[in-house]
Amino acid sequence: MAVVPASLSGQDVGSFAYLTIKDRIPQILTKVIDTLHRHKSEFFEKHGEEGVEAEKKAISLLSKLRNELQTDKPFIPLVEKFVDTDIWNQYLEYQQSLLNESDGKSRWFYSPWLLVECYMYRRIHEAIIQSPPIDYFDVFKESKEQNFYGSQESIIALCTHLQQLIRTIEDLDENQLKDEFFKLLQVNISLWGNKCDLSLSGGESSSQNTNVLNSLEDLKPFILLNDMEHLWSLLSNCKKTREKASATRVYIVLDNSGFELVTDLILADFLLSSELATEVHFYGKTIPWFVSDTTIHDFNWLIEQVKHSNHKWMSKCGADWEEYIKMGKWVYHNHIFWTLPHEYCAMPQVAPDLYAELQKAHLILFKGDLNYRKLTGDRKWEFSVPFHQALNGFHPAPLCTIRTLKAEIQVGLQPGQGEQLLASEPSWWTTGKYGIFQYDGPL
Ligand SMILES: O=P(O)(O)OC[C@H]1O[C@](O)(CO)[C@@H](O)[C@@H]1O
Ligand SMILES: [Mn+2]
Repeated sequence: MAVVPASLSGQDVGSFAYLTIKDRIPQILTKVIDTLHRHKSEFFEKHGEEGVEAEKKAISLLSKLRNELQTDKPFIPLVEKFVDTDIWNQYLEYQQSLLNESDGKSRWFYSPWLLVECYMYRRIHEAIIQSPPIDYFDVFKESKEQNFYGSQESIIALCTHLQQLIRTIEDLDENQLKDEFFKLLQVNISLWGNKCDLSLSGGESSSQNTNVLNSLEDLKPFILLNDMEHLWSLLSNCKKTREKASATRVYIVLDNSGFELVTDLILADFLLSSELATEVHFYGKTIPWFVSDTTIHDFNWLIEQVKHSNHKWMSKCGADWEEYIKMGKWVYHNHIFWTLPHEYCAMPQVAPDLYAELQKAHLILFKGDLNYRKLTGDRKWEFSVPFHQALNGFHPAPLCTIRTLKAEIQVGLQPGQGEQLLASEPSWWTTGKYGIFQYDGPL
């Protein structure tokens, strides 16, 4: 096995990982408890006393969790039977065995940061599924919906832009089509779309209210790595060489719901309308995750909302999107692997079926910061290590990560570039100010 650097961890006092575990995660847990409190009467109306009892139970489990975190207690195994319980517990044991070799402290501040955060969201889910009849409740649903409602102006602007574009798309020459592709990619880049990560803002609203299309030029200097040209060559080549009945499949590993998901769907629509792709496959999360991540409910809910908008072009988008789903041109997939704590290089062993599915893609787009952390194992790589190397054997198909930097990890930079940024702006890689399109695959 290749030698890989150590994991980011809360052991490094003052690091972003440390601050997240110390401040942000407890804050998120408090918000979750508060959300349950606020829904008490709703639970009563729906389920009577039983609903209120369930709410109390969930709250006590979550309070216990917050206490374990704040007093840095050892991780405990999951108890409630769910599809991934055994895999989780095996992984916790494995991490414990690694730590035993060093100082034996398998706790919140000593374990890999990626594990700590994933564990917390998985335990939130456990508290909910242990509390029937409210075991269906998504504690983050409200904030995801607010993000969508708060971004209406931008959504209308994007839908209008897309519908006008589709109307003239056949008259565009190669260069114009490429420009449009780049424009929508940039809208989609985490820089704008991904500002909707509600786990960074502690669940506070971070909706988009301006026409993002107007600010693209101003934001260009903040794209540190820009492999958009490779994406264009790859897809335009597929389009040119594609036989009549054959397919070009683009997979999007989704991140946040709300405005960011709209930008993903706009891009996915453009890919079909421009014939750069013939199928788009979406991968979401099976359980509520990192506050704002997309589940199948969010995906369906959002398309329904777009379809029922009073705005002509917005509702046209919604109707088209529903049609794509009916026709099988858009396919949504669930897989439990996306909410496991494993780095993606473990996918061939842990989820070989998923890896085999991904191998069928012509291009995979990984959205957001958490996907980047899992692609690179959330490790302390040197800035100039090639992306291919940091992927550590994870090469199912050509892939591109679209992300704003919100964690102390970045590879594939020019020698000295990362160090220079660090010297002039110590928090350059955690504020979401910079973004990347980083490609790995044949050139
Ligand atoms: O929604 P994204 O872009 O995947 O971000 C997830 C966020 O959660 C974190 O993991 C920290 O809580 C950050 O790395 C990042 O800000
Ligand atoms: Mn997210």
